[in-house]
Amino acid sequence: MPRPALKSITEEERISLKDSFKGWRSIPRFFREIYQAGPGLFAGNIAARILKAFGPVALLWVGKLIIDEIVRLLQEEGADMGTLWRYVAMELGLALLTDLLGRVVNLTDGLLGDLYSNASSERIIRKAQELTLEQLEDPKFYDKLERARTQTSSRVNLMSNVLGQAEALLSVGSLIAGLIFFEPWLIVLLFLSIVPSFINEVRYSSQRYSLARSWTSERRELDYLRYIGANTLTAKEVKLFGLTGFLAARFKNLAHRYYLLNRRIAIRQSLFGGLFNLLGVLSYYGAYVLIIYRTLGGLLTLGELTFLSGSFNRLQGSLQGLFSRFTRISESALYLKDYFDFIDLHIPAPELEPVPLPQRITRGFEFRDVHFTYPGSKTPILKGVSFTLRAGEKMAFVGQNGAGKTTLVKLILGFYTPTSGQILLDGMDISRFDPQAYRDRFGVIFQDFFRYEFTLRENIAVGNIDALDDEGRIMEAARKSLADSVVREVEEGLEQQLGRRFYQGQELSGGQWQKVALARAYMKDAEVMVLDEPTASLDARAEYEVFRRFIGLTKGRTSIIISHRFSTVRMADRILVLDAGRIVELGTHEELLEKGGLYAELFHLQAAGYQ
Ligand SMILES: Nc1ncnc2c1ncn2[C@@H]1O[C@H](COP(=O)(O)OP(=O)(O)OP(=O)(O)O)[C@@H](O)[C@H]1O
Repeated sequence: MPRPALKSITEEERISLKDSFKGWRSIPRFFREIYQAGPGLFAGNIAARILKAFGPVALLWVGKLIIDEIVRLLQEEGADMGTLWRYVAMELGLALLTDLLGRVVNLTDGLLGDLYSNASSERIIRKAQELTLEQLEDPKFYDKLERARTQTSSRVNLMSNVLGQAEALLSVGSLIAGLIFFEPWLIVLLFLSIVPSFINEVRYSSQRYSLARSWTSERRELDYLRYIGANTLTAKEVKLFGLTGFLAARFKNLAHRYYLLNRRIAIRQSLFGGLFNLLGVLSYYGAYVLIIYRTLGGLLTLGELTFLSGSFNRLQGSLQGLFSRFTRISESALYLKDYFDFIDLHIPAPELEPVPLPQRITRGFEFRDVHFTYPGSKTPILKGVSFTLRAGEKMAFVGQNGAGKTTLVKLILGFYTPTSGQILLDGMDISRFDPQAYRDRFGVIFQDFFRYEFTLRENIAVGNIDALDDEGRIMEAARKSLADSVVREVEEGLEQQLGRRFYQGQELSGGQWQKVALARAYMKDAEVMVLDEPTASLDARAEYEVFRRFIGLTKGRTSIIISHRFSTVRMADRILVLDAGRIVELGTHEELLEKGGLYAELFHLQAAGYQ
């Protein structure tokens, strides 16, 4: 699909100057979170910063005392030098203390940053888990998640910036007090030199944020291209199909367009920034001349001259730092708002109190005229599905690719709610049960199960993570799914790291992975078993064995099998044949063959293939 020539920030996405201050509202909550991450470190950091803030003015003041004392000594021959050395010792002490405090601040900043970044990343993982699949698949939610996730390091910088800002404010306050005491006019000059460049900074930083925000999904695409372009999982296909050029060009195109937009803002910011800075330099020299005149007129001592020019110079630097930090904070605080927006995302709570699940399933599941369209899509996938899956029954779902078999399973598991119609368990709408308690009753393996690059033990235990240390149960599940052979085949047994991403990891074959994933379904003593194409990668003997065991092990348990292999399907008590979202046949293998409909046709087609 051709892209628009150059996507700039739309009016709706543009963040105004006023908006850019909005992020500041999140700062108090941010600090509560940091405090919770490390109360002791936080208190230590604040205390060190408060002390350190008075360092510059104290040093300048002692400098003034030293110079005035030297002048006095030069004028009064033979005077006692004790005071001078006391001042020098004081300055040395102050310099050492300031250095020490600086180190304490850096150390506690770093440690607090680590703790906070860990805590906020964990919060994001937990929140993402609370979201429904519908929300996670919605690109808008996904963008929010992305912004919250990718800005972790910026939040850590924000922390030290805000703390540094508070310190700088104190420091600036103390320097200003000194200036006001001797020469109030200097303050006016000072602000004149700083304010224009401050406004410039705020303006451009909010523009940069707007741009980054309006490009969230493009940046997601860039990340994705980076991922498939350099990844062991995709390397085979990328090499085989010679995709490198295609991927690199696509990446370059998109990245370059972002670069151009960003460059435009950066150049303007730098141009205007330079101009306003010039104002600052001129005003410094204006102030310098003023102080020199006052000193020559005998209104100020030499010590006061160095104190004032030193204070002015320092203040200018500090104020500039204060203002530019202010814009940096405003910018990061807007990202912070994204993070809190994500953490506060509304998770639709059930309207009614959940009802308790039945102790044991007695009647089974019933679909009543279920229609379903995926959120954000217009194509109906299920079109009036009605059937009953009796308690203890083994049912197979059969149908061509895209017929809606997996969708049926996702609805039974409550991942999505039907667009219309009802799904009942023992006569109660499944939406009335607590979702987690309800799903705990299921042992499921999906066709697109995930290959966790964890140890073999963990890969099986994810089916019931509370039993991670229960070796007996894990091995039992492995035996049931034939994964015990995999445990024997790998060097480290259950402790073998799987996949190639981590050190000493071992990759498994497709069939081995499938056996491991299948073991997850056996980790619980689940009342309902759902196997969605659990044998697609298995060899014929393994497949036969998996099913023979499955049938034996699930005697009396309700189960659903999705498979394209009729040798498997025929073992089910009843077979549901789905065609383009409608049930076209439902019955036993023999009944359906006799009927001579779609099932019989597909069965004979496959049987012919084996002859
Ligand atoms: N998350 C989703 N969002 C939108 N559409 C989806 C989603 N998942 C599946 N679909 C669409 O729903 C239809 C049915 O998919 P489903 O996975 O249920 O088919 P299936 O019968 O299990 O197919 P297969 O035999 O290929 O596994 C397909 O057309 C698919 O494109």
